[in-house]
Amino acid sequence: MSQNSKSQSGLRTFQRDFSQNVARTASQGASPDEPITIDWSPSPPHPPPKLTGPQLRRKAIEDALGGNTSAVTASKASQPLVESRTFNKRPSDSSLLLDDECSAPGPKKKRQLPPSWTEETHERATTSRSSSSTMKSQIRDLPRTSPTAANKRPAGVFLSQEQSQILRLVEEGTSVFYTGSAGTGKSVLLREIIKTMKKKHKASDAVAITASTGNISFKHLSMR
Ligand SMILES: Nc1ncnc2c1ncn2[C@@H]1O[C@H](COP(=O)(O)OP(=O)(O)OP(=O)(O)O)[C@@H](O)[C@H]1O
Repeated sequence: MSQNSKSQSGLRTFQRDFSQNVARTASQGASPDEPITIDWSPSPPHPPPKLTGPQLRRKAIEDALGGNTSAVTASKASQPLVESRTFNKRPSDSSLLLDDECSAPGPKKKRQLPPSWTEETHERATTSRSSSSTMKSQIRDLPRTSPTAANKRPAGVFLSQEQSQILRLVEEGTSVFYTGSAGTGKSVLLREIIKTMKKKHKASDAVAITASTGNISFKHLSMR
């Protein structure tokens, strides 16, 4: 029964020893009855050191080339990584630029003109530019005229073939009756007839205008 006091499942108890901070496991010879101490590091492990840009690149190259580059790396470690800039058109790190690249920019590029451009073309372009600006200034200097009575006058009447034919008949002394649809120029023709008759017969009462009402005959025909 003394053996039954031990754990039948094989589990053992252990006790942490924070004072010594020494690990002694069962595999290292600890007897099953002795308390087992476990290594308990008081602080987390240190993180790997952070590498800078060039160091990272060097490490990547070394990893890519395998372990044979240690000697080369050791010999080249002191040199800057300027060789890599030949493969890098736009270096992000200004330290990778050569001195001549960092110096002042080269001569300014001259403007490229088309091969057909000659001195004569230049003269013509300059002249046309100046003449157009002169014309603009002349237009700007023109006096701003207000509409006068002459400007307000309606454009002259040019009788159509039918209207001219009727007017000729009236001038010859023929009695005429003309009609037509609305807006075909009956009133215009009548005014032209009155004007022509008044010119032909100078006397003030030589021409009489009659209408259904005096208002129409005076206001709308003879007075215009
Ligand atoms: N020979 C012409 N030259 C220029 N404009 C014309 C001429 N004949 C007619 N018109 C124009 O046509 C329009 C109609 O003319 P007008 O008033 O004489 O027609 P109408 O036959 O008398 O019309 P309504 O029967 O409705 O009185 C007017 O604006 C007039 O100026």
